[in-house]
Amino acid sequence: MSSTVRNNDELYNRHYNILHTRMKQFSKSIGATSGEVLFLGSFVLNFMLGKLIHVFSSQEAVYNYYNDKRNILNQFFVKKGWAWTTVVIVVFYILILRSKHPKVQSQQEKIRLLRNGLIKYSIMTFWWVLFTQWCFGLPIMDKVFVWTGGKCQKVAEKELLRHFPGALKDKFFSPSSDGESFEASSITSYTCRKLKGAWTGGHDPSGHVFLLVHSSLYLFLETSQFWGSWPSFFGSARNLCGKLRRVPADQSAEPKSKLAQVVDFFHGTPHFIVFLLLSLWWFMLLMTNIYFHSLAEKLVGLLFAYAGALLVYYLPRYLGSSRIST
Ligand SMILES: CCCCC/C=C\C/C=C\C/C=C\C/C=C\CCCC(=O)SCCNC(=O)CCNC(=O)[C@H](O)C(C)(C)COP(=O)(O)O
Ligand SMILES: Nc1ncnc2c1ncn2[C@@H]1O[C@H](COP(=O)(O)O)[C@@H](OP(=O)(O)O)[C@H]1O
Repeated sequence: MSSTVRNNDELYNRHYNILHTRMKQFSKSIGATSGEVLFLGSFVLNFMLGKLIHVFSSQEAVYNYYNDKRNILNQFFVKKGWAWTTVVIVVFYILILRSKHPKVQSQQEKIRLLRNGLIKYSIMTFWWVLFTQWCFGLPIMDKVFVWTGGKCQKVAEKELLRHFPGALKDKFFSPSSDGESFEASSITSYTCRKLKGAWTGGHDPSGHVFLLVHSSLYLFLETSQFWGSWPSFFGSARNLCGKLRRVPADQSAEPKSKLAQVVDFFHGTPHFIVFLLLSLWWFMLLMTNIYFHSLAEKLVGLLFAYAGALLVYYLPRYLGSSRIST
């Protein structure tokens, strides 16, 4: 080996060790594993990547199918994002309980797992509700918007009368200064959209960033306790592809149907379904980061999403509580 290559190797190893040690120190100081730090950091990376693509790509690359709000991934998946996250976590738990995982063998362990899972799911759902749906009135994201001067403007009288008949109209709306439309500062962004109004004038935290990061953190932190390793994960996936392509040698024997093989695969690799949804969420987050909202509005969505995970997963670790940690 030449001395230049050896020197490069040594330099590489030294830098790798420094990085590794720093990472471990940082993880330890915040009570997270290295994998968790990487996962949490991946959303900041997504954020920066989105900005770089927005700034450096051509117009055709930036404005395409995915910046259309009506695209199927947005309407069918993200807009029902918490429902999909719920379905995936329920399927994951069913698969784990049926897979005889070493961590859940006895009846007691199963009950404990379900009880802790339900508590964490309820708190995470409540946090999602507070931020995006309802928080003793407007949800937090709409409260922030109104508190910073935002309003639902340019609502046509025709639309208003269709949705707010009689006295309700006067309770929530007042005529705009242009005299041609109405405005309100105590209705939700959802209602404003239904009235075809303009949601403008305030700081509007991104609900998409919040939902996608919140759901991803929940799925990751909830399922990582059962994670094996990347080689076994990819090994199982390769194995399934091989089996699906192979023609059985003994044609007379009853072959296992392809569907049965896929079902077997999901039983043996319950993380696969989580992996699929996490990949979709990461991709959709990148689309949001490229096309929508200001940097500050996306940052606020991100911080509120981190706050939920900190409260449910890291605070108990920090306090040394074993009540809801598994
Ligand atoms: C042991 C652990 C178990 C955990 C599960 C426990 C109980 C679940 C019980 C039964 C589940 C059985 C089946 C699951 C099927 C459905 C239940 C889903 C429950 C829901 O989540 S209903 C709500 C669905 N709604 C959404 O997901 C809406 C998401 N969208 C938004 O929040 C917003 O549109 C937005 C933030 C993305 C964007 O805001 P706007 O820009 O549109 O204003
Ligand atoms: N990844 C994505 N793909 C398509 N549309 C997106 C998107 N991220 C955000 N949007 C759209 O951008 C708007 C602002 O999103 P949010 O405030 O939730 O971050 C929303 O429009 P609509 O409210 O008109 O549906 C939403 O549908």
